[in-house]
Amino acid sequence: MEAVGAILVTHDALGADLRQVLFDGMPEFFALPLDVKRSLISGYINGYIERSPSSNMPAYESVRIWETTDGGGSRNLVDDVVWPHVNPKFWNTVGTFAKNMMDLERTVRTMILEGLGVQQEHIDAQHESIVHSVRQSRYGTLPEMRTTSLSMLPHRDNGMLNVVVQHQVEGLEVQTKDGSWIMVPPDPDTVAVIAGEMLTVATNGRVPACVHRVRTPSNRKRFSVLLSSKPKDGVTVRPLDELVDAYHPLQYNPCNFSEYIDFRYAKSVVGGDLISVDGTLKAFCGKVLILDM
Ligand SMILES: O=C(O)CCC(=O)C(=O)O
Ligand SMILES: [Fe+2]
Repeated sequence: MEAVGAILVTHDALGADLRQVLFDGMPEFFALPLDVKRSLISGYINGYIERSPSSNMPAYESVRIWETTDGGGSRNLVDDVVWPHVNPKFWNTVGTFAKNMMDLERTVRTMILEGLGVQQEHIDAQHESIVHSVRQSRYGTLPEMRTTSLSMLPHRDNGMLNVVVQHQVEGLEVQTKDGSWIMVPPDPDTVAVIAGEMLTVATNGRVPACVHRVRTPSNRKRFSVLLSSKPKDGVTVRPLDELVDAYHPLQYNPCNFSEYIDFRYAKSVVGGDLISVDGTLKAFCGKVLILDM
């Protein structure tokens, strides 16, 4: 985690049956008419990103679902109004997936912070300040992608952690310190855990936000599901006390997450989501270190 900001976790939280229902249901969701999917931008579900031919992710579409992580209150809305013929097993599966992955996310984040020497009460306080969401993505194929196979450009995630589940088709790659790329295999019992920029702030730079991208050399259609943890609206993230001392001077000023998101979006928007620019976080809340000469 401290080297590249990512780890591969072998875990049975997503059993074979759950995985099958989850990934069987996704093509059906993305096959819905565009106006239906667009309607998911408002209301209880937010965050449908449609395919945007002029962007640099022309074959990517995605939907973020919040309510599965706080009790599933709007599933009726989806079943009755938006997606009446859906296999009901699907939404239950998304709910179970969210719960299992939230537990896993919390365990991994706790282990990272404990490993760095953060006290339990500060870890508990961080849990209280976090929200989770599920993002389902579809990566289509286009003839021109045969040459690059790059379906999501290198970027850093903005939140705390992203738990990424791939299914059968490869794609996720993480960058090492020397700039080379490691392919994360889509093995059934594994999930990739990717650190985002708010974890970098909280750990005073000890955990770097992982630079990653999606590249599918086999040029097959690909689906993935992410469980994301982010600070709640209005929360200000600051380096944890235990991680600031004479050897580790303060690297970041307090960072209001919502203001940081506005800052990032204002700089660069691609297909409704931001491709992080190197240095964006430092520009927003990085501390200028004054060296004694
Ligand atoms: O689909 C994946 O494997 C990763 C997607 C990703 O990095 C993102 O949505 O931020
Ligand atoms: Fe990402």
